[in-house]
Amino acid sequence: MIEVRNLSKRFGRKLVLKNLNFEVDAGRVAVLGQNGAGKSTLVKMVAGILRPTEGEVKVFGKDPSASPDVRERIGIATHNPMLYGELTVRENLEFYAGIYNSKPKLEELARKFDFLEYLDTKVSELSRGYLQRVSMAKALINDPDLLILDEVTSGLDATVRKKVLEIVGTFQGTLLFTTHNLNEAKVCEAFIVLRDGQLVYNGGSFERALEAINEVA
Ligand SMILES: Nc1ncnc2c1ncn2[C@@H]1O[C@H](COP(=O)(O)OP(=O)(O)OP(=O)(O)O)[C@@H](O)[C@H]1O
Repeated sequence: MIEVRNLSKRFGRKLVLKNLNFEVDAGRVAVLGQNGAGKSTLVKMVAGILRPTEGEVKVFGKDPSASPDVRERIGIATHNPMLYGELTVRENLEFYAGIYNSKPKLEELARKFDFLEYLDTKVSELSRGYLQRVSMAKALINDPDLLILDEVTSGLDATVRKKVLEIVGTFQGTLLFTTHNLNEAKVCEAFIVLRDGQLVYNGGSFERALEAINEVA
């Protein structure tokens, strides 16, 4: 489902991801590591938003950055919601839903994340927490096979946070979930730990993942 081979990413002089190799078949995977470890860069590469400097990423057998059909199967929400400020919430979600979805799905998600009353509000006028809610809805609107949630729970109130964690705990496709809240990560079945751009743990033990995060290089 996700194959990462000899993957490196450089921003200017800085090598941010260093020769990563791993595979994810299915299930819910937490991507963990300290600030600046490379988590967001990695998940953006899996989503096809960033291209590798070296090596390759394949999702559903193809390069996601070059395959619109693969990107249609990926839902991503990040702490920087990628939404059009001048459009309303409804217009944004309709835009992302494209021809694949209908109004009932949009309203179901607006009800789930409790922003029905903001559907006709411009995105630029939303508070941070509501932006996060809409961002979650955007990620889910096309019933993705791969859901990527990058630090989405920070800034959410307890009720919505619980709904997001329910999704993390029950998502049926493949999920990549980055968080600094290790309690939240516990609901995942597998753990990938990055330290300074290197993969230092890939496996199913939460305790081993914790050790890997805290080890000094
Ligand atoms: N577009 C960019 N241009 C230059 N450097 C970048 C860019 N994006 C990320 N970086 C750098 O890459 C490194 C890894 O960043 P990244 O956001 O992937 O880490 P992270 O593990 O998600 O961190 P955090 O937990 O703080 O969100 C950091 O040193 C960051 O400054």
